[in-house]
Amino acid sequence: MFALPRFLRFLRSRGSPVPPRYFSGAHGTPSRPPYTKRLRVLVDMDGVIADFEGGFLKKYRAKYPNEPYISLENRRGFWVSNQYGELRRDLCEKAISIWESKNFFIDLEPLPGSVAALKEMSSMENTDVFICTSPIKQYSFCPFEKYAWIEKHLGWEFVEQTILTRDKTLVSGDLLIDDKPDILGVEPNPTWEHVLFTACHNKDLPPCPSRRRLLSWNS
Ligand SMILES: Cc1cn([C@H]2C[C@H](O)[C@@H](COP(=O)(O)O)O2)c(=O)[nH]c1=O
Ligand SMILES: [Mg+2]
Repeated sequence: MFALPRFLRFLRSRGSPVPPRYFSGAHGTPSRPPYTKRLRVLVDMDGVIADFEGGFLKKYRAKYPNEPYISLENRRGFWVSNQYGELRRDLCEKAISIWESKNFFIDLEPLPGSVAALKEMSSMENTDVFICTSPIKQYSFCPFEKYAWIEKHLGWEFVEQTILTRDKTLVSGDLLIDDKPDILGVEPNPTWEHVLFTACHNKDLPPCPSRRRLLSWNS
């Protein structure tokens, strides 16, 4: 595990320029001499910069005050819907109804330190930061609200840096910071290295020597 100051040093070390080489333009002329290798960091949204779990629990308890719930301390496994379904079968649908509702995604709070960390990373030399997030399939509100959240908390410049995809393996990058332990898709060998962001649902997973963990944006 490593925390933000060490993580930013790690980014800097990965982002150091490689020996200059020339980049060929449309007519065979160098278009960006000298070309420098840039570090591309993909940052997940739910559970990494936006507090999906906290926002879910607050709205679930407000909508279903008499139903059982799972505290953040007792959350296990990536899928909230699965754990609620195991608690009682009909609670799976009730959980899903929360994030399918209008204003769920726009109302999420930023996770502590996330906004400052993204701005700091994107101001670093030779570093490009993209938000890489999966919208839900019920698309009435989620995609719009994700863009609106990014503009509200990070500014219009970050909207340009946003990738909405249901398959992150198809996106190329050097690092993907994501709270989901298994990121699978049609590409068996994604270009990025997955850095697991610690969340309530993955905090008890045993350490995996081949995978780095980021503890939080603040510590
Ligand atoms: C926990 C949980 C999440 N989802 C949805 C909500 C988000 O749109 C994505 C997660 O996106 P990320 O880019 O991987 O953070 O999944 C869901 O449908 N069911 C769940 O239980
Ligand atoms: Mg996530």
